[in-house]
Amino acid sequence: MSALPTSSTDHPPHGHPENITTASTQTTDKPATSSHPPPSKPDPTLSSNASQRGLSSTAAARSTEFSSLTIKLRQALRQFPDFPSPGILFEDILPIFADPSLHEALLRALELHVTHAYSDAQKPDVIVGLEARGFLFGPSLALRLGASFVPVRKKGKLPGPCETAGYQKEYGEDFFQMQSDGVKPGHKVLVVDDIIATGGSAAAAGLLVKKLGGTLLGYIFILELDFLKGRAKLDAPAYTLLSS
Ligand SMILES: O=P(O)(O)OC[C@H]1O[C@H](OP(=O)(O)OP(=O)(O)O)[C@H](O)[C@@H]1O
Ligand SMILES: Nc1ncnc2[nH]cnc12
Repeated sequence: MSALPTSSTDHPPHGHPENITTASTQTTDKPATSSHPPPSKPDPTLSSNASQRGLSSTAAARSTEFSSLTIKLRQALRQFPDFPSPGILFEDILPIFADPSLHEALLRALELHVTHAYSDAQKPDVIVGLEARGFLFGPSLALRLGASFVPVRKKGKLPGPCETAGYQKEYGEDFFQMQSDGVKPGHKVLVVDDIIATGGSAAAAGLLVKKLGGTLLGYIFILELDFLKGRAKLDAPAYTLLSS
């Protein structure tokens, strides 16, 4: 995947993270599908000099629009020291959703990224969002992309047969679940969340998608805490909209 002017990076496939454990309420596990190569098209939203590199005026306009959206979004972020526990600098994305113009900017920027980075053949069938902050924009993004939205929820919230994965995150540990019929075998899936810190949450979500037989195209985050190197836990390409 070519990079946007942020911290988008691709990864070679990795094995399952050691701190992820899974359990199933079903009797059979589907084999995990391997991760997929990054989208092949160059990203016109990246660009120090889009027109000089021979990109079309449409691509240059997309690049300009994208840069302007991300600058605006970055300015809206807030930090809270020592929340939810001492030593944690909490990154608060909620101001984006408090302002309709920022909310629109977020969805437009994500839409620009996905529609450019994934060709029609690679287009996601399903957006999987992580509870709770992945629910703030996952469904709207799915609607814009003509994709389904499927939630990953904390354990005990979803009815019916579920797959379960335990994980550790920056400030605690938990269990995620997905309904067993939430993703159909072969469906192309993008996992979205507000932030990647240690990567435990995202890795557990990716594992669930693969247990259901989904093809994990990659991950999209608004923010990334680079110093925690969470993306090393992921076995599909990860893209971050705003640098931390
Ligand atoms: O990369 P990690 O170390 O796993 O941390 C990232 C996760 O932590 C936060 O969720 P949290 O579990 O606090 O839940 P919330 O969205 O329900 O507040 C955040 O929304 C991510 O999902
Ligand atoms: N530092 C942080 N700020 C906001 N959400 C988080 N989730 C995990 N770490 C976080």
